[in-house]
Amino acid sequence: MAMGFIKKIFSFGKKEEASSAPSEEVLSPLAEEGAPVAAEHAPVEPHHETVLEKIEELLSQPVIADPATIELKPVYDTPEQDETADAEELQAEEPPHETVLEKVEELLSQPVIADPATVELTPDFPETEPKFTDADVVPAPKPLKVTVSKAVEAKQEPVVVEAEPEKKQSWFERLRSGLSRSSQQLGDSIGGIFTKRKLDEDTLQELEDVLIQADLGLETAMRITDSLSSGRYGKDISTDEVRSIMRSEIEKVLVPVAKPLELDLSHKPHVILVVGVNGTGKTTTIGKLAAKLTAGGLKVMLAAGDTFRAAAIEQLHIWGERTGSPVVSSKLGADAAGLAFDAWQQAKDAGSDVLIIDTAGRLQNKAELMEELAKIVRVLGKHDPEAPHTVLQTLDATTGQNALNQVEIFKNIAGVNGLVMTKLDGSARGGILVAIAAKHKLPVYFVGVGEQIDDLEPFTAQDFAGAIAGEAR
Ligand SMILES: Nc1nc2c(ncn2[C@@H]2O[C@H](COP(=O)(O)OP(=O)(O)OP(=O)(O)O)[C@@H](O)[C@H]2O)c(=O)[nH]1
Repeated sequence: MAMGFIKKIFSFGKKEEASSAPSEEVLSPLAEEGAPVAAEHAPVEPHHETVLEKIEELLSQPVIADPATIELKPVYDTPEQDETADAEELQAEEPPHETVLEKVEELLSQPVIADPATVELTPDFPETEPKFTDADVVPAPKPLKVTVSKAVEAKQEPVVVEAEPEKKQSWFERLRSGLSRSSQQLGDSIGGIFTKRKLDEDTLQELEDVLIQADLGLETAMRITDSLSSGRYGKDISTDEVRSIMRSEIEKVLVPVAKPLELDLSHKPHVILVVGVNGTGKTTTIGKLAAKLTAGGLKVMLAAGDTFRAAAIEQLHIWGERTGSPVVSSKLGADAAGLAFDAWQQAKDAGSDVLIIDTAGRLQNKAELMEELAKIVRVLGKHDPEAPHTVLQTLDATTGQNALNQVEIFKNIAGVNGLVMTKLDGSARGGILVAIAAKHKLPVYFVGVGEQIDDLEPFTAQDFAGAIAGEAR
């Protein structure tokens, strides 16, 4: 390969004609001082020593390894390349190539570094100077900046980055953080009202408006303003005082509805029917509840009464597996009331303590769908006149005023007798639960504070009131 490269640079085509060595005079074109004048005008001819020196010098620098990338014009064109060249001139210009060849071969047998940009081939013959254009120059790659930590550098060991295990918040922290937006807004508004102002008609009216906007409802808002004004009218009042009274009045409304879920196990199975608007968390709540009941030693059966959605049936099966509860289901589009009827029998036969029936989500204003719910209740009554014993409605805490209406209608049609407020860990608007409690006085059994199996907590009035009022625990 080295030979090929050399041959490309130097023409050896006329080897046999190069027998006579050039005269001493002619071989001194790169004349030393005092060289004969004739030599200055001699044909431009390299002395082989000089050529060797030059080549040595050039090759001592990083040189181009790939001749294809460099245009290296032969100093002496081969006859094929220039058939019209004058033979004599060629002969005169030809170096004593054997010596040169040996030397160059030796030099080129050493490893070389390719970088055309760093090599300047400027032989003594101006016409052989390679002409690089910008396009010929391959830009050097930009240095890659690698930052390596000192510890890694020193030890040369792979670094294993382990994610810190997520510290799970307590359910109250999630509740408080879910309600924080509401409580923050409430706190800001209260602060705005009472800064440097005495308690009078105007401030009380403003406070009432703020409380109503926070979904607490007129009744609770008036309780709070009445309580605040008694004994403090015309006086300065701090926002902390307002907060404290607010928390206390909200708690009073919630205490009567904060009840534990009681199961009457003289009914076997005790039937829990779960209803609510689409996506409010029915299936998830069923899974969480089943987990609690089975953990308490009860035998639970689940029924996939949401026959509209394959995914809902699948989802319930997953919860069944997780909680070790058998699941009764039928094909998609089957009659939900028929399924509930069959499920009761299966639960009875299996000796289940509790049968929890899922239903399809439905908007309270869809009369036909609401009628289907009434039918489920009726057919269950054929097995046990008191079934379903518990009708749980799930309410999404991110819903505002509409939740009041949802409870109203589901209560009337399906006989809802207990509530679960879900998604209190999100950006909840928990104030509505206070309004619902004040109006419907239905027990609130649980709150959902996440999507995991243990993210269902018994509802406690103190915690909820404190979280709405923005109190730290
Ligand atoms: N963050 C949070 N998400 C919840 C909670 N409860 C349920 N979800 C999520 O809400 C979504 C809907 O829950 P589902 O249980 O499917 O609701 P559903 O009422 O059965 O839905 P439909 O059958 O469509 O009516 C799911 O992504 C649940 O994981 C909760 O307490 N907190």
